Amino acid sequence: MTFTVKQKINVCNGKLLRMSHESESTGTTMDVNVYLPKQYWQCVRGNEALMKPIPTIYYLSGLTCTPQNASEKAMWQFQADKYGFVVVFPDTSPRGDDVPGDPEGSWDFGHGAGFYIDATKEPYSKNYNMYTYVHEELPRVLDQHFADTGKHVDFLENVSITGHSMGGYGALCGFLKQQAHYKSCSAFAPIVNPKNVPWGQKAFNGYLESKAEWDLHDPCELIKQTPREERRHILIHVGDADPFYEEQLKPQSIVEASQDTPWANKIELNIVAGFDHSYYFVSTFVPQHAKFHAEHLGLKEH
Ligand SMILES: N[C@@H](CCC(=O)N[C@@H](CS)C(=O)NCC(=O)O)C(=O)O
Repeated sequence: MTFTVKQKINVCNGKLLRMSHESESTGTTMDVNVYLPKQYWQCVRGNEALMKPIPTIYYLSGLTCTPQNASEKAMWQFQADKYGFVVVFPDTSPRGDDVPGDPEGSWDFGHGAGFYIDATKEPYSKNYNMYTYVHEELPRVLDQHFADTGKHVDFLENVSITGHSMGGYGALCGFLKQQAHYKSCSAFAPIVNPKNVPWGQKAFNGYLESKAEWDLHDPCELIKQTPREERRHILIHVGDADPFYEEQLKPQSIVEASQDTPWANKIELNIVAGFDHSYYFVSTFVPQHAKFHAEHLGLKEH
C-alpha cells in the first residue's frame, strides 16, 4: 500500500502532507491530508526525548467538503504544535466518474456526502464504504506507510476523533461503536439524530437497504445501547445562529437520549450564542476541542 504525496506545505511549525492512495474499501483513489506537527519533525531529526509515538486526531468533515476545507480553515495546526498530535483529514466520500452520485445532482448525497457509513444498497454499496475506510483501512494503511519512515506516529491506539456536521455525526457513530479504539470524541454542529431529520433520512434511504438498519447508524439510538467505558466523554459545540440548527441538527436530542443511560452528564453540549455553521464557528472552538482531546490522549502543552 503506497501513498502518493502530492504536496508538502509548511504550516505553523510543521507540514501538511496532501496525499492520495488506492483504497480497498471504496475501490477508488482517496485523497487524505495529514498534518505532522513540529514534534514529528523533531523526532525525525532524532530528538531522543521525543521518541514516544505522537497520537492522532481524526477530523471528519461535513457535506460538500474535501480534505482541503478543514486543512485551510479550521486552524487545527496551531493546536497540533501546541500539544503534539497529528491531525488526519479524510475525504467525505469516494469520488470519480464511475462512482454513482446523487440522482438529482444535489450536494447532500453521493459525492462529498458519504455519511461515513458502509452502504448496503445498490448501486452505492460497491464504493460507499466510508465506515470501514475511515475507522479501519485508513488508520491501518497510514500506520504501515509511516512505519516505513521510522514509526513516530500512533495512528492506531492513542487516537481521538472529531468532526463537523455530517462529520460530527460520523465521529459520534464511530466513537460509540468503537470506544476501545478512540480515547475521546468531540463534534462541531453534529447531526445527532439522522433518522429524524431530512439530511439523514435522505442518506439512510439512499445508502441502506432496509429501515431496520437505521438505528445502527443513529447516535441517539446508539447512546441508549452502548455501555460507557471509563473516562469516555463527549464534547459538542453548536451555534444558536446555525441555519441548520432546528431542521437538521437538533443537538438537544442526544442529551435527552442519554438520560437514564451511563452517558447522562457525560456529554457536554455547549450552545454558543450568535455562531453559524461555517468555519468561523469551527475554528473559534477548535482550541477548546484540542485541549479536551489532549487531556484524554495524555498530552501536555509544549
Ligand atoms: N453547500 C451548502 C452548504 C453545505 C455546508 O454548509 N457544508 C458545510 C458542512 S455541512 C461545510 O463545511 N462547507 C464547506 C466550507 O464551509 O468550507 C449550501 O450551499 O447551502
